[in-house]
This record gives sequence, C-alpha cells and structure tokens, in this order.
Amino acid sequence: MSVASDQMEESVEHKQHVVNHNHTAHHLKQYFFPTEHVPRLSASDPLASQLIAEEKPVVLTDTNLCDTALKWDLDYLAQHMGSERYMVFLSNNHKFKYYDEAKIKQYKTNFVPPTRRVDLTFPEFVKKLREWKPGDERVYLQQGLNNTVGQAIVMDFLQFNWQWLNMQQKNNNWGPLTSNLLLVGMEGNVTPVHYDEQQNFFSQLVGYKRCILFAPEHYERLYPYPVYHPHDRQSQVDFDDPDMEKFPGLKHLQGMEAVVGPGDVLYIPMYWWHQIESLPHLGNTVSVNFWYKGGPTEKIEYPLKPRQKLAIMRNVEKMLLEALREPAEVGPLLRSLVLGRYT
Ligand SMILES: CCC[C@@H](CC(=O)O)C(=O)C(=O)O
Ligand SMILES: [Zn+2]
Repeated sequence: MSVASDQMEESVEHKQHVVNHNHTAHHLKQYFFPTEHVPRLSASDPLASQLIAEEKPVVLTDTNLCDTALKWDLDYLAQHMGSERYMVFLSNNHKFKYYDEAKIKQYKTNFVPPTRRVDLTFPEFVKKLREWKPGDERVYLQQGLNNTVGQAIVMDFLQFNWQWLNMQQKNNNWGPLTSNLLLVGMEGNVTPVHYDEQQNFFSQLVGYKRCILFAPEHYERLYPYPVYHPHDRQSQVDFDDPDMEKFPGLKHLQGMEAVVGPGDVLYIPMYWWHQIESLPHLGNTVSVNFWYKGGPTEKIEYPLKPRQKLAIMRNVEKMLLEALREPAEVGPLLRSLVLGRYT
C-alpha cells in the first residue's frame, strides 16, 4: 500500500484518537482537551489557499515540496551530511522544551535548562539513537540546513518545490525565508506546546508526527512564560500533568490536530500554539521546516486580529520591563492600572 493511500486510509478512518498505519491501529494519548481535525487538502484546492490566506492550519498532501528528501533516512543522512558537527539536544524525559540561552543570564532566578545541547557528527548521532535503551537520555537533532552539509543534500535541497513555495510567500505577502531546520527525532520525542513569531511550512519526510495546534486567542488558556523568561513563547502548562487550579483557563482549551506522514506539509500559522510529537512505536522521524518572517505591518484594520493583540501584549511587557527594570513590579503596576478602572 502506497504511503499516500495509507495516509488517505488514515485520514478516512482517522477516528479521534486512533491512527491506522499499515493496518495496525495506534492509539494516541488522550489529553484533557478536545480537538478537531486539521483539514487535509490538495494544494490545488481553493479552500487550501483560502485557509493559508486566513492564517488557519491546513495539511497539504500533494505539494511535492520535498520529494527529493523523502529518502532522507538515517543511513542516507549519515552518509551525506558530511563530517560536520550538528546541534543535538539530550533530554532525561520525552520532552524537548525550547529555551533561549541568551535570556538565561539576565534571568535573575536560577534557571535549570530541561535539556542539554551537544554537537555531534551525524554518524555519532545515529549511533546514539540506535543504541538507545530505556533510562538513557533521548536525542533530538535540530540543525539549520546551511552550506556545511554535503553535496548530495544540497542537490536534494535545490530540487525542492521552490516555485510553489515562492508563490505562497508572494500571494500571502510573507517576509523572507529565514531558515530551514532539519529535525531528526526518536519515536516518542515531544516538543511541548509553544508558539513561534514566524509563518511555518512544516514538511514531514520520514515517520509520523502528531501535531496539536491552538489558535492565538487561546493565549489566556495556555499561560505563556513571561517574555523575559528563557522559556519565552512556551506554555507554563505541562500537558502530561495539567495544574487546573493554577491554570483554570485550561478547562476551556480546545484545539486542532493532525498526524502528518511522509510527503505531508502542515501550515503552522504565525503565533499559533503547537505541540509536536514523534509518534511512539512508529520509528524515528525526519522533518524540515520553512520559517518565514511575517509580512510587512499591513495597514491596521479594526477589530485587530488576535495575533496583533498578542504582539501588542509582548511589546507592552518588554516596555514595562525596560522601564521598571524589576519584573516583580510589572504585575502590581498593571493591577493598579486596570483593577477598578478597566475591569
Ligand atoms: C525546534 C522545534 C521544531 C518543531 C517541533 C518539532 O518538529 O519537534 C517546531 O516547533 C516548529 O517547526 O516550529
Ligand atoms: Zn515551533
């Protein structure tokens, strides 16, 4: 059965929490929030273009975006990624929560990074991944594709469907492509829920990833860390152990989800929250993302979009931290400003 029809079967039979892969049902972990399916559409479907224009998620099944990279399995990459060292994160659990190293020093309280970063050659990474046994640190290679990769990889990269990508960038008035991150993960790895300030075409090459998304307006329900915190843009909520008392908004949380497989491209709109999991028991995963800056600040139309309000909140936080110098004074000042006056 070809991957495509397997995918179709998956999407046709895709019950809420079961993924059919090669006729075996894989039960997805049931979280505390309901989800709808992200639409799976052909890139030629006008609805697909409409969803992208409206900055809503969609899985595009036939972009042929990275067809030359569908062969990027561990052996091919080990053979062709050259002898350079690449950024690999190690974690004592299945979560790989991002943190901004630059923010650690200015962050007064002691910050304990949840993962550690090492630089490994690709063969060293593959050896570590293949020799992994329960109790060992999990590994996740996350490396920007640049000119240090081998010739074959460059050839594959140059044959991506840039014509389609450039058309999307132009039609949707996006800014420049900033980077392509190569992601090679172990089955079971999880990138916890966060948002990025860029548009993202997320291209799945090998293996299967469960992508759970929440619209920017769920900001009040996902309790992001303060902007100055190393975990800026990440949610404070642990989806595996949600503190409903501390984060009462969680009871109203509702999202969308999709399982993406080889050849699928998921559009993750800028400021949309997402959690991405390499499905357990379905082997290692390889993905490449395409991050674009948002478009030039379009003329302001009212009412403002939720993501515009999010950008305003971020700017207010930064300005207050700059002015007050002391993070502990931000809350009291905002309380004095709004309580009994704007509430
Ligand atoms: C560094 C995180 C990469 C990715 C998540 C994942 O595939 O694990 C993601 O969040 C994104 O592409 O925005
Ligand atoms: Zn992300």
